[in-house]
Amino acid sequence: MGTPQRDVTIDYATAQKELLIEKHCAFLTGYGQSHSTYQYGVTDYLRMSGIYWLCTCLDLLHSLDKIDRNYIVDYIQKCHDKTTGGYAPAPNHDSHLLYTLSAVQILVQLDRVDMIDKESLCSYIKQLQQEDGSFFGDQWGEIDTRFSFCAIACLKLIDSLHTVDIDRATDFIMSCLNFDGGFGCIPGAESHAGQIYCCLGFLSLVQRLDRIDLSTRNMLAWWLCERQLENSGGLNGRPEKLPDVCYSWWVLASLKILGKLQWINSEKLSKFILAAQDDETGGCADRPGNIPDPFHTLFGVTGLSLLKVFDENTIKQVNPVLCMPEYVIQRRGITMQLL
Ligand SMILES: CN(C(=O)[C@H](Cc1cnc[nH]1)NC(=O)OCc1ccccc1)[C@@H](Cc1ccccc1)C(=O)N[C@@H](Cc1ccc(O)cc1)C(=O)NO
Ligand SMILES: [Zn+2]
Repeated sequence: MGTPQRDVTIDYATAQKELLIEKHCAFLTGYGQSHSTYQYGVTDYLRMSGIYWLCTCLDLLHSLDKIDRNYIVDYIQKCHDKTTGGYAPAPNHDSHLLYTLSAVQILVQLDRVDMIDKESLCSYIKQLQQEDGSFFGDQWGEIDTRFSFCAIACLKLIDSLHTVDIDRATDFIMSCLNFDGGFGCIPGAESHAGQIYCCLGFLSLVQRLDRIDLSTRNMLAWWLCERQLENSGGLNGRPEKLPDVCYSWWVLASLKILGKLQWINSEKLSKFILAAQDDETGGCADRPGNIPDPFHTLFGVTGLSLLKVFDENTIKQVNPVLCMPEYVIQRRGITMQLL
């Protein structure tokens, strides 16, 4: 008997089965307006990411016309830290790689790459790289494979990969591959679906997925498929964790990069995602019955996009590595490696 699986029981007879597109669009466009509400204030520290989740999700649902592009571009400019060249999550906050990537993702999606000061952005990212090839998230010095992914994704979006030492950066990522079948945030850390996504996404963008040998690829894919739970059909991020809609993205996108998406039971997973929708307010929660938020709404929609359970006129195709609409990646002529 393996480790006990914790799961949620869902009454699929009464669960939501339709994709509530109009309600999700209202939820997302409305979320930004409620400046006064408490949750708007506490999420100041990740507001730039919130705008990226909102824009990407609306675009995938054919509703990008519902946002005020000039307001967003103006907000991004206010978050640009001219002294570092990076972007902060909100005005007067410190710049950080996480929000710099979100800002660049939004500007590329809105086709406003002209707003990006490439030279200062490249120098910001370059000075965050360490001797061992890893990247700091900001000047305070936290190291994590998340930041390697953010750095390379930013540079790829502005066609400036040559800015950093790719060989050392790749060696660091490979040093985070561990023996329980996955990647950790730093050498020796335990596996986590989000970390696996960052490492596979990194290798895909630098076109070095062949650094992972065949048996390791199968071990990774097997570990990822083990994330699907028997009863709910949902995916968790680590063994013994509850299923969570956002892992539909981190796990599925990783399997798509490995060319093993078909190993997941997509019918059971799509039912789990649709059941997590809130049919009153719109939006998706992390699991059925919980409060929806823009983060889980995006990753529910991107999960459904990868599963191809709806046609492209309903949900646009999403790029599994950069988590942006595929048409935006094509427009920029960005290429990456998929197995
Ligand atoms: C900071 N963050 C997270 O840590 C979420 C929290 C969570 C959501 N559901 C379960 N836990 N976790 C998360 O994004 O995990 C995916 C991941 C982990 C490690 C590496 C890469 C991806 C979420 C925000 C959030 C906080 C709390 C509740 C919902 C959303 C987040 O900003 N994720 C970032 C990626 C990230 C992930 C982890 C971080 O410590 C920081 C950033 C993102 O997707 N940007 O586009
Ligand atoms: Zn989640």
